Amino acid sequence: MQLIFMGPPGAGKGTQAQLLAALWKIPHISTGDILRACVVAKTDLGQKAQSYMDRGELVPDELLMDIVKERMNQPDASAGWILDGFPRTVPQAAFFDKLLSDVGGGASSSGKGCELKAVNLDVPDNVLVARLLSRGRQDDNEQTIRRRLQVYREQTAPLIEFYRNREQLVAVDGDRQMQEVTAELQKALSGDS
Ligand SMILES: Nc1ncnc2c1ncn2[C@@H]1O[C@H](COP(=O)(O)OP(=O)(O)OP(=O)(O)O)[C@@H](O)[C@H]1O
Ligand SMILES: Nc1ncnc2c1ncn2[C@@H]1O[C@H](COP(=O)(O)O)[C@@H](O)[C@H]1O
Repeated sequence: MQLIFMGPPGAGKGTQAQLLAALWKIPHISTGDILRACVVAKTDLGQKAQSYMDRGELVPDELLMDIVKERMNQPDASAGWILDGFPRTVPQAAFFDKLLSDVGGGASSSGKGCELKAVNLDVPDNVLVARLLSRGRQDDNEQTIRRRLQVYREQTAPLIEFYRNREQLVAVDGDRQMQEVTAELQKALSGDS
């Protein structure tokens, strides 16, 4: 199973990715979680990324490439993965394509019968804002949420067409009870493992 979780901030990507990854015994790889860990550890990358994250901007593409490559090449990613929050720009998607197709790019690129799917969770803006304000992460304040939604529309939403054109898009209504969304995802993705 090779899954990319897309959708705006607050759509439930992390919630659903974590549940399904546990169910399918594959890693849930969240670039947001990796970056937040780097910020806490005050690594070089964390220090460079923090101001972008605090403002609700995307961290520059070139800062994401190495961490994604390194994580995808870890042994636990050989049987599949759920990638949450990456790719988030067209250049990141192009980089990721190349990473998966590179000979010697690691077992995760072998695609042994597991075609890549990109899941989009669709949720209206007013619901997203309410969810994020009650989640209460450091970047879940009204001003940053508005900016993250705008950045999503400008830079990430174009990936929906990108994956639809390649017939890899799985679109799911995320504005339902969590269990209903999980059931719908399982149904939509069944036969894919
Ligand atoms: N179907 C749902 N119904 C109600 N609340 C939900 C649902 N799915 C997730 N939530 C809640 O909404 C908040 C955001 O969910 P989550 O962190 O999974 O979103 P996300 O898409 O990963 O967001 P981000 O991109 O900002 O990290 C969390 O508090 C979560 O518990
Ligand atoms: N793929 C990414 N490209 C650029 N910036 C990213 C990426 N993934 C995460 N970020 C930054 O981290 C925060 C939080 O991400 P979540 O996925 O919402 O946890 C995001 O606003 C970006 O600044």
